[in-house]
Amino acid sequence: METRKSVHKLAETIHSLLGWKSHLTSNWAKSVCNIMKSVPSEESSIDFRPTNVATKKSTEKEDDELRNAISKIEDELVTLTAYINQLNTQRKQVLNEFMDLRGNIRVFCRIRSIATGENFGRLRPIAAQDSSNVLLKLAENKSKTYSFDKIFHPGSSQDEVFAEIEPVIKSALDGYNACIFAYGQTGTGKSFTMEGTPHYPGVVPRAMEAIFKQAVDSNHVFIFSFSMLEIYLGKLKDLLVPQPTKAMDPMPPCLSIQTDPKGGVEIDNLLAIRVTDFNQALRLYRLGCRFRSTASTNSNLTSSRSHCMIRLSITCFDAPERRRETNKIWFIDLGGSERVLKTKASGRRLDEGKAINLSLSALGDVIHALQKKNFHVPYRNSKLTQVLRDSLGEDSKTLMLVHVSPKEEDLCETVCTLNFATRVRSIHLGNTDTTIPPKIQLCASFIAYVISTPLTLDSEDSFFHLLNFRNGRNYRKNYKKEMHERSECGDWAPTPEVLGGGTANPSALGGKWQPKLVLRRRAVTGEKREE
Ligand SMILES: Nc1ncnc2c1ncn2[C@@H]1O[C@H](COP(=O)(O)OP(=O)(O)OP(=O)(O)O)[C@@H](O)[C@H]1O
Repeated sequence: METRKSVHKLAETIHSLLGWKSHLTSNWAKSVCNIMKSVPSEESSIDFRPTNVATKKSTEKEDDELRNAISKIEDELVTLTAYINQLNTQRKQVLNEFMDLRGNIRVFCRIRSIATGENFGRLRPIAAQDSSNVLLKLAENKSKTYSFDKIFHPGSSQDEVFAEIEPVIKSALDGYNACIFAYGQTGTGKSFTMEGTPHYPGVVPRAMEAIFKQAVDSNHVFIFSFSMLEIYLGKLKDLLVPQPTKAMDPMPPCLSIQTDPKGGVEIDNLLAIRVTDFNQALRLYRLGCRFRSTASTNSNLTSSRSHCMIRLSITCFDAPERRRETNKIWFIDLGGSERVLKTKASGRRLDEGKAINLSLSALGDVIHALQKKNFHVPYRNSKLTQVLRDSLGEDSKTLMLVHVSPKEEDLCETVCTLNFATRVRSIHLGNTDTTIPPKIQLCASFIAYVISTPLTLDSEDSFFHLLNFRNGRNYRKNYKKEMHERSECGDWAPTPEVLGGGTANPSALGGKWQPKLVLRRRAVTGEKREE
């Protein structure tokens, strides 16, 4: 009651004190008092109680009770934190077992949408049969079904694409190396999927946002560093370092790929900028995108002429349950495969196309070797595969977003892309039987190689490579013949399609038309065919 009285008198006191200021009315003083009354902490923080012995004792008792309650809550908090950590560990195990069951390399296929007003020529019916099968009509009475982990039909939104990618993001926070890349013919929407537009952000900005959000929500402290580079004409270029524009400008230091004894890859001189939140990472990403090598081609007005690679390194010291202390996630917008005959590129554009096709072909070779669990994996054949060495092997999660065009005139490239992707999808890394000693494994692979030499895909590819060296001059003729036969017999695919290379690379082009070998290849990749 005393408190209430003194608060009510306060209005008069303030008014009398400031009475000479005529504009400060009693209403003003009342409203000040009302504000003070409505702040409970203010009132409760003032101790108006008389200090006699009885109340002092009861205060001590109350304090003891409060202390007990606090320590009880603290104990409960410790138990709950331990329980959350245990649940988190279980969640990570379940997620990674689930990812392993699905395969460490997952392949999605996105069919490019047709924008309104866009001249798309004749459309070849390529249709998503269901969520994991796509049907490609090769000729009037020929069609073929390709299976993937997920199909995104032309109407699929960026949200839908990202929803399928999220488990990989979680694995990256759990300490696994991860690699998400967009593959496909030029102009099929790889950059749209990865980078997106301001209205439809792509995988990279969404993934970075999710990573930072999940890191904040977790109980751990993470350290992130951001890097961005491109592989242009077979050379690495740091996209966060300004490139010289005048002859007198200093040259940025050369980037070189180093591999440590454990197989971890590091790029010397690559700028790795520490970022603490999503906005910082996004700003760096936008900056890097501005320095990308793009040019207008017959197929795409803003064609990427390089492979663009974004790396987010993640370090966490206080989480022993993580796979490793420092891991990385790569986002890669691969340069588009292209047929030089079709794009009619020349000069620099031709060189760029060749370089892109060569490295895509090398990527195909690496994936082929991994698929076959070959002792030797030809990582060193391109800068792209050297950089990705530790993100394509065991213990890493790889996600390939394959892009195809619904255009009639792109049918050949669509078949190439789908065959390449089917081949990639048949890999399941990390299943090597580790109970077998490595020497026996090596012997076994060697014996298997010798026995199967006349029949395996390895020998078949070498055979084609040999043929190509011999038939170098004839490759265009062969290619044209293949294309003609392909349209006639729809369901046969030439070697370069399986390799994923384009016409700019004679060694990856494939040689003669070999239906038997191609059919056997199909049997290995397990594609379904429909007559
Ligand atoms: N799903 C889509 N929805 C809307 N527009 C799209 C879609 N996919 C691609 N596009 C548009 O098509 C054009 C070409 O796409 P983009 O540049 O992403 O192709 P790309 O595969 O990266 O080509 P390149 O390999 O030559 O760089 C862009 O204008 C892009 O906005």
